Amino acid sequence: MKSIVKLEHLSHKYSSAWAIRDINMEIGNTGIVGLLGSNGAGKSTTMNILCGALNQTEGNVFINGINLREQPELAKQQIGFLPQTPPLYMDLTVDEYLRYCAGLRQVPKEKLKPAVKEAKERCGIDHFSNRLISNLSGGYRQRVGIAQAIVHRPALVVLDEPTNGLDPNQIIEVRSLIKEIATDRAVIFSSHILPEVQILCKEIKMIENGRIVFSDTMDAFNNYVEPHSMLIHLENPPSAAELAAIPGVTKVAFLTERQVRVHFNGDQDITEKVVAISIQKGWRLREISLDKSALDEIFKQLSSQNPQSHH
Ligand SMILES: Nc1ncnc2c1ncn2[C@@H]1O[C@H](COP(=O)(O)OP(=O)(O)OP(=O)(O)O)[C@@H](O)[C@H]1O
Repeated sequence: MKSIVKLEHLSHKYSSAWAIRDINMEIGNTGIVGLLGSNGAGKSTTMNILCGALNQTEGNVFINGINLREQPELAKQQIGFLPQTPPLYMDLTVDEYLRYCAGLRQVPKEKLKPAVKEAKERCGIDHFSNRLISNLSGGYRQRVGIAQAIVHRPALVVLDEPTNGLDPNQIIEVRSLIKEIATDRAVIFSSHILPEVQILCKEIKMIENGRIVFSDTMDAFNNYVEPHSMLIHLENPPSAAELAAIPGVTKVAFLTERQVRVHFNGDQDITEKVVAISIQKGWRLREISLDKSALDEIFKQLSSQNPQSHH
């Protein structure tokens, strides 16, 4: 895999406590990678270091093979960053602001105009060129934030919780914009909302207490968190032994006379089997529902295992 980002043993402490500890990861050249973690897990710290906005206590960041600490200017040319609090200047117009950002990112003068135009077009804000940023809605401000992150055509764009604080329609729009800008570059995107990462990302890195606790493809993650138990309500229930004899069932526990929790191995066709057998044997099935793991439970489960045991 050709990688745009490589983090090696990255650790950071703000004062006495470690905010992140021994983070290692590699990220490919296109597509969206999700950094998922609860509040305070260490997402912003990782992203700020990776973009050169914060100096790490230990470890190395390589952007396209360039050591960020040794050649910050060269490395930063390849990075676009939208921090959690977008650095917008409210009293500038969209054009003025994007021109200013492109200048900061060392876009040559003669290329300034086309660079700003392209970023505006890709982010759907062309018609607001002369509008003051203070007069834009939250969703459009976020588009301007994303436009400043791509104005110098970086190979990597880092977005720290870009949908935070937006209303549901704006979230959908910003998501499709993120998908669009990831077609020809790598995007790293952080969130504390699992379904958001599931919708957008091809890879997921889960961070908890400053450590990576899961790192794999989205498919592997979905497979991992698939339910392994279900709740069944039967009007005419059989014995526990009879339920336990269904192929794939690993444990049976009656909660009441008619309600039973059935644990099973990875086989996701189990519900169909239970429904079929129940009809055949006259158990009179009233209700069947898979137990979905809540995100905080998944985090707890993953963090209690060896860090970085999933690659
Ligand atoms: N400037 C700072 N000074 C001291 N401690 C900090 C500072 N910034 C963050 N921390 C601490 O470092 C840890 C990681 O914080 P970080 O902001 O990276 O997490 P996060 O996953 O981005 O969370 P959030 O979604 O709340 O921003 C937290 O315990 C936080 O309190």
